[in-house]
Amino acid sequence: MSTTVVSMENVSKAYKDVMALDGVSLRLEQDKIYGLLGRNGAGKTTLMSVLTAQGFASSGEFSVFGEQPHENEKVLSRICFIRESQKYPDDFKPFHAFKAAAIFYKDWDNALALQLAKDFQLPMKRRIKKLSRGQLSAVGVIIGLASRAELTFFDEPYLGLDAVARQLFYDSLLADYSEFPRTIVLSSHLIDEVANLLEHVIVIDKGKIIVDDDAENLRGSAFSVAGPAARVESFAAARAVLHREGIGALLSLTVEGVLSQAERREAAELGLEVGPVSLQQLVIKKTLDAGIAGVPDGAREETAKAARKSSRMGASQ
Ligand SMILES: Nc1ncnc2c1ncn2[C@@H]1O[C@H](COP(=O)(O)OP(=O)(O)OP(=O)(O)O)[C@@H](O)[C@H]1O
Repeated sequence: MSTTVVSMENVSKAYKDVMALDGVSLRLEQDKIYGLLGRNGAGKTTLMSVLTAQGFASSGEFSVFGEQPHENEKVLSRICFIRESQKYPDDFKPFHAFKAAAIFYKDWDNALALQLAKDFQLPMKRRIKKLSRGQLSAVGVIIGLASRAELTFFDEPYLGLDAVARQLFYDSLLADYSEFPRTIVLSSHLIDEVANLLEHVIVIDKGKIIVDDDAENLRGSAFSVAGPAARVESFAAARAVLHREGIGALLSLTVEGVLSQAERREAAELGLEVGPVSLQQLVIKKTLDAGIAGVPDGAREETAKAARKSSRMGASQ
C-alpha cells in the first residue's frame, strides 16, 4: 500500500482575475519522483507555493503529511522548496546557507553538501549575491539534495546551470534518491532531459491538471517511427500522428498507440526504425489538445490548425 504524502481536492487559487489553480485534485505518494510539467504561467510555482505554505489557496481542501502546512512547524520541517528566485541575506556565503539548512532540516547531510559543492565547483567563500546565475542555482540544488527532506520540491532548479552541471544534478539526485528514497517534485521545461528521472508525470495547463499518469504508461501510449518519408507515411497512414519531423527525404513521426509484433516485423522489413516516444512530444501534444478542448466550437478549427502547425515545427515548452 502506498502512503499518501500530499492530497488536494478541488483546490483553486485566484490572483485577481487570473485562475492560477483551477479545481486541482491530486495525490502524491511517498518515495516517488514526480515531474510537474507545463507551459509558462501554467500554475506550477503556484501549486508548489500553496503546498509549502508560501501562498494561500482561495478554495478547496488539501493536506501535507495529513495536516494543513500553514504555520505548522512539524509539517514544514519535513518539506524543502527550492525555487528559482530564492533570496538569501546580503552577507550570506554558501557556507552560511548550508549552516542555516543544517539547523532546519533534521536529516541534513553536511558531508554530501560539501561533496556536491566540490563537484559543482562552488566558491564557498564568495558572497551568494556575487555568485553567477549557475552558481546560485547550484546552492539551491545542493540544499535541496543535502536536506534529504521527505518532500522536496525543485522549481526549475537548473537556471544558468551548464549541461555538465545539470547532468551532475540529475545523477546526484538519482544516486541519493536510490539510497534515501523520498518524495521529490521536479518542475522542469527541459522535459526530455529529466524524462528518465520521472516515475510519475503531472502536466498542468491554465491551472488545470491535464495529465496525471505513470511515466511508463505515458511512454507506452505512443512510439516513434523513422525512415524514408514515403514508407513512414504509408506505415502510419491509419494512425494518429502526434508529431512529425523531417530532414530531406527522411521523416520521423511520433505516433499514438501500441505496435503489435506483426507491425514491428513489418516496420523492420520496410527498413523503418521504431523506437520509444519522446516524453516532450507527448506533453506538447496533450497541452495543445487541452488548449483546443477549451476553445469555443466556432474557433476550434483555427486553433487546431495552429496547433498542427506548431506541432510540425516542433514547438517546445
Ligand atoms: N503574485 C501574483 N499576482 C498575480 N498573478 C500571479 C502572481 N503569481 C502568479 N501569477 C499568475 O498566475 C499564473 C500561474 O503562475 P505560476 O508562476 O504558477 O506559473 P508557472 O507554471 O510556474 O510558470 P513558469 O514556468 O513561467 O515559471 C500566471 O498567469 C501568473 O502570471
